[in-house]
Amino acid sequence: MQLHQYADSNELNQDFANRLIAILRDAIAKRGAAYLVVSGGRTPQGLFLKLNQADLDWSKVTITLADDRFLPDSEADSNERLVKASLLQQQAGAATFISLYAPTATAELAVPELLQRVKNLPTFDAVILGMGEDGHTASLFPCSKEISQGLALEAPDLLAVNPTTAPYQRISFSKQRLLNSRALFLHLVGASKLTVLEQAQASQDELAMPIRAFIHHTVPELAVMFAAK
Ligand SMILES: O=C1O[C@H](COP(=O)(O)O)[C@@H](O)[C@H](O)[C@H]1O
Repeated sequence: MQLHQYADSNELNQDFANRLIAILRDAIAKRGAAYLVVSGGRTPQGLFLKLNQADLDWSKVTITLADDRFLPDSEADSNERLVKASLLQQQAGAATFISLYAPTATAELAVPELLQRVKNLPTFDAVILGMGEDGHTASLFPCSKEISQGLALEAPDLLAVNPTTAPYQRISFSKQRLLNSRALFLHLVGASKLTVLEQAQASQDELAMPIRAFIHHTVPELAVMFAAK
């Protein structure tokens, strides 16, 4: 794991956006298309607002989420809503977005359709993860009964997750599918997140803190993009 520390989130987001654009541009030049996986929650909005202005052939970029709350995008806590409002705007409005939501009665019932949507995606070019105070990343929650499946080597690409310490059913990419990326980032803002990261680094137990699966991964190595404020 490499830790990149910045004076504040504005500086962090500008450098992070530059790095991501370079990765996407390189992917388009080499393969004619680029694949970006982003996270939701509170952390990424400032990054999205910088990314959406970048001069890039966004029509060749496919974006999806590492996870989403099982909510329609009319709901305030939908990660898809955040992406549509903050990332898929301006220049980046030309990107293709793959939603992790389908209007079924439960998240479990949505999984077959969502698996179809993502089954032909190649190795991702960049995955941006977030992290909760409990060490969850994407929606791989340590409290959930699905955590062993989400971390398994033979896991499906996507799974439904029922956290017991956080609201909403979730849809999450599995650990193995998220690791299938040319670049891996962890986006952290706030001193308390650094404390959680240090706690995660101190041990190997992925079931207790799923972020460990990514911190201890070596190829690609996780780049932690951190600012205390
Ligand atoms: O529930 C979620 O939490 C994590 C962390 O969110 P943050 O608000 O602490 O930044 C996020 O990465 C994930 O996408 C989201 O569904």
